[in-house]
Amino acid sequence: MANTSPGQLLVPQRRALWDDIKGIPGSMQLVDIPRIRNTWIYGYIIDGIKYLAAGAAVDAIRRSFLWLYQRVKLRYSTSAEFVMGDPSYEWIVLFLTENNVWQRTRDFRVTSKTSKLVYGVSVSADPEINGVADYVPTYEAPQLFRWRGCWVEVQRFRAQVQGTNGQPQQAAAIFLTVFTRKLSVLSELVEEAHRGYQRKIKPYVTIFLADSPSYGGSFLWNVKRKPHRPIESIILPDGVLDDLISDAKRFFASESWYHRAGIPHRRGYLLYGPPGTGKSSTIHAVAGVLNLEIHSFSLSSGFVDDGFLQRAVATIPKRSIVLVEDIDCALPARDDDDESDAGSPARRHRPSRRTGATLSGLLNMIDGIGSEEGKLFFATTNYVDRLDPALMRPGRIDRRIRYALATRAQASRLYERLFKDAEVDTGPGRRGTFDDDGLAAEADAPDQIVSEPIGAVGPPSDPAVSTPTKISDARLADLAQQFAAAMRDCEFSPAELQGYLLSNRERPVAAAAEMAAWVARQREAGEAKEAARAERKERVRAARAQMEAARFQQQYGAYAPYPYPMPPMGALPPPPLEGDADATTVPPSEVFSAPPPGSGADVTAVPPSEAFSAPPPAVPESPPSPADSPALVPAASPPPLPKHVNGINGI
Ligand SMILES: Nc1ncnc2c1ncn2[C@@H]1O[C@H](COP(=O)(O)OP(=O)(O)OP(=O)(O)O)[C@@H](O)[C@H]1O
Repeated sequence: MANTSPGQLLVPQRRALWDDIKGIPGSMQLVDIPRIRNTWIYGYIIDGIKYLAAGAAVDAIRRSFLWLYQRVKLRYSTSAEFVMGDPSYEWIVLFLTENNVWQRTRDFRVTSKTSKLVYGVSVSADPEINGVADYVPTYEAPQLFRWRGCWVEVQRFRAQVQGTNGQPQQAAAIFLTVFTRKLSVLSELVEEAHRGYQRKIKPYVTIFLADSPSYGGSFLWNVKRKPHRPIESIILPDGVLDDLISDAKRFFASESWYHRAGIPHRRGYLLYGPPGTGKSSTIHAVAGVLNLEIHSFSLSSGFVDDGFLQRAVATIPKRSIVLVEDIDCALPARDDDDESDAGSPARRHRPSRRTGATLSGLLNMIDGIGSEEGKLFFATTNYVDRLDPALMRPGRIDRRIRYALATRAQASRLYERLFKDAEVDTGPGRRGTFDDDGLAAEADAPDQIVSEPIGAVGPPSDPAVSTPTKISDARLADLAQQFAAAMRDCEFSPAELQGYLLSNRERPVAAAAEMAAWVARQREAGEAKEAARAERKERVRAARAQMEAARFQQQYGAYAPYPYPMPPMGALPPPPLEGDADATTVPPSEVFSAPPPGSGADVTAVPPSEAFSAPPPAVPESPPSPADSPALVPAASPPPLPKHVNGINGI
């Protein structure tokens, strides 16, 4: 390296620039600064210094601005984050929609999935075109709008986070900044958003379903809206619903009493009974009447565990319904004839081990519900006898409501409800032949019953042939009676009856007339199912008894007192199954090689290994049929179990 002295600069020789790049020594030379003023390199150096200075200045200004902005923002703004899955996210999205904030955006993602209620961006005046797809604002573009004299900045974020099941989850959040020194503006905005949301969703019941894994510190609720269910559409014995609603109203009205008494402001209801009897429908109707949101847990989801329940319950706001459907899911499965009803509708209600939640986790969750005041806790089950007493104690469950299969009176009301606006065909030239009770006309024209096209789906094509007339009340009541008389009390669930009536929803007269045939078919199918079920159950029982006997004899010897009815000689071990070539069967002579009872030999003194020298009999892979081991089959098959335990609805 050459020594430089003041006033000199080391520069590459112009001629040897290429050599310098290649590292050829000797290509640099010392030049006096005054001399290089006129050289080509001088311009580069000066320009470089200028650019450097300009860049540094710009960066300093940017940093100062940011610094200032942060300070101003801190002092003159308040901000809040709303995370998808939290109820407040719904409020704020609707608020922004109603304030037309998204209308100003120019970046959209087009989707046909998102509900229009959420963004409500219309890009066309034609409502039909608008309905085709929804225009979801892109996430990152911030929007500025004015609200009550303040500037508000809104920005959406999209985040990918890891769910509790280890799978990545898409989550969105809205970040709101209100530029004002008054803290109250933000809370006023949130309150207004909430009020607007309540107004907007009044005709709907909002259901938050905890059927997705939570992420981070937030909780992911799946939000659904259902139109209110009219309370009169639930057909239960008189007084049941009114009593439930007035009880819930009384509960909300007595908040201060609960506080004074030091009791958590929570009320628990257990709705139990066979499937399809109206338990869930009741809760939806009550939520509509009391204007409450439902937060529902699905215990059978694989990712649900105690921690999940705790996190979920912590996010539920005041004045809501907490619903745990099929609460028996959290209890340990019974080790009885679980498989005996495979394929039956009740099977889906069987307690399973699929949930990671434990009973104690569930109890903690229920107790946690009271930590935020004003919540109704509803639990439903088809297996009330399996519930733990700890779950049922007052304070957790305050009232129990029993649901049962439909009585004839309920069936008749169900019919009337479904067909009250129906039209019946009076046929050509028969207009007006129905008198007020409508009976005479039908007696005159039985053929009309068969060919009735009912105008529920639109007017008939040929008025000369078909003359639909709105069904009279008397006629409706008569048909309803006919419909209900075809069945027994508590034979079918309202859901089953509703299914039948819906399949005939355009044929009210035929629905009543053909009910008897439908009932006969149902009974036949039910009996066949019961017989198959009883047979399956008996086969399982026989196989178990056989295995038990084999195991017992292997362990204690052939002549140990056997606690079960002994199978006759030769019945054990079971015959090899068809196709089971490897099954090792032991001849009876080898199995029973010990001395006969009464011969003086001490059975207990014989070690099991000696008493039973032959290998254990093969355990059948599938239970043998009763015909294979007649000694294990009772003389007569047990009578089929009643399909449902009949009961009287009521509290
Ligand atoms: N008592 C009833 N009155 C009117 N409709 C009913 C009644 N019970 C059941 N239904 C109808 O049957 C269907 C199923 O009812 P719902 O889901 O409320 O029954 P559930 O008892 O909750 O059944 P599950 O135990 O299987 O959850 C609904 O469409 C509902 O309209």
